[in-house]
Amino acid sequence: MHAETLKGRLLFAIPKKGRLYEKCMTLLAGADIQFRRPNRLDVCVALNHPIALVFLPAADIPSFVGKGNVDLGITGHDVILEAGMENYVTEELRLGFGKCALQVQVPEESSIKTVEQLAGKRVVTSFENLSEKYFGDIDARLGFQGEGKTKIEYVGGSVEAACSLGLADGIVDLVESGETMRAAGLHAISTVLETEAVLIRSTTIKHPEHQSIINLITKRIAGVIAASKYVVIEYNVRRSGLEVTTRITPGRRAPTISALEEPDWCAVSAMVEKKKSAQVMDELVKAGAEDILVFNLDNCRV
Ligand SMILES: Nc1ncnc2c1ncn2[C@@H]1O[C@H](COP(=O)(O)OP(=O)(O)OP(=O)(O)O)[C@@H](O)[C@H]1O
Ligand SMILES: O=P(O)(O)OC[C@H]1O[C@H](OP(=O)(O)OP(=O)(O)O)[C@H](O)[C@@H]1O
Repeated sequence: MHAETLKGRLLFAIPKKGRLYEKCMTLLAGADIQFRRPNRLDVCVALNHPIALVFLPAADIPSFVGKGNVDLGITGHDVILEAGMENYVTEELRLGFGKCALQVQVPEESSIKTVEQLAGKRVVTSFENLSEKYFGDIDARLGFQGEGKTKIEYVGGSVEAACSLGLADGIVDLVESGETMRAAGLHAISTVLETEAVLIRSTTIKHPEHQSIINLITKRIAGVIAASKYVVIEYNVRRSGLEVTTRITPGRRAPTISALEEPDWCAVSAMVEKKKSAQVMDELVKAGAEDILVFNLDNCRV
């Protein structure tokens, strides 16, 4: 790709593979950022916006954005902290996926039950900096110095194998369902941090001319995220029951209430958090609502 082709375009970094990739593709489609990525190329231009997409390892995205080499990016909150880029990037939006926790883990049969007992021993991780800081604080609290300090060793992957290979007394790694951890015979003894995917931009504005497209993309992505979190509930209810049911479905601003041909009845429509929709339906039935319908949202601006 010629530098000339990228001139004037906002550069938007997307994880090139791994856990965040598929969800990012869905987000880009929802935000109507169209592109064709030629086989194996890591940079491609959007067809309908002055944007170029840059496909990078998730862990490299914080420093690319923080240093202003790309303007916008999607990556994990965890790797921003690991890269020490929290003061150089602004987290515009939490994206609601890529949720997991960075946890300290030890073999289930180990006599080590607390991080204080693990301190001073060998810890293997891909999150070297966060682990150094975490155990650095514990070492300092326990007065461990020099050779007595926790020994943190970096590995690029398959961290959970380190204990069974005899390389470590404990590990620091990401846990979502806990399946990987349990399969390796490990259990968590503490949480270093909770993380999820975030949309980030450079804190220092290098290209002021990109602000309006950054704002547009941020609003579009926020709309897609909100749409995935909400459903629309519609139902009919007697006017006498309206006060109770609108308390159950207050909507984001206010419910929409329409008259029906039957004078006693009205129709109500309101946005409801998806995870609460079954409970809301139960409560509506109890309050006398009928013909309750739930609709998924493709997209929205709220
Ligand atoms: N099990 C998980 N569940 C949810 N989110 C995760 C999980 N594992 C990682 N993540 C998030 O995704 C980010 C990228 O992790 P991932 O393991 O996909 O990276 P990768 O090393 O680039 O990909 P790969 O594992 O294919 O080499 C992490 O920094 C974290 O924010
Ligand atoms: O709690 P779980 O749901 O099992 O998820 C945790 C696993 O997911 C991540 O790795 P991933 O599978 O992305 O592969 P990687 O080891 O190649 O990074 C992470 O490093 C853990 O190993």
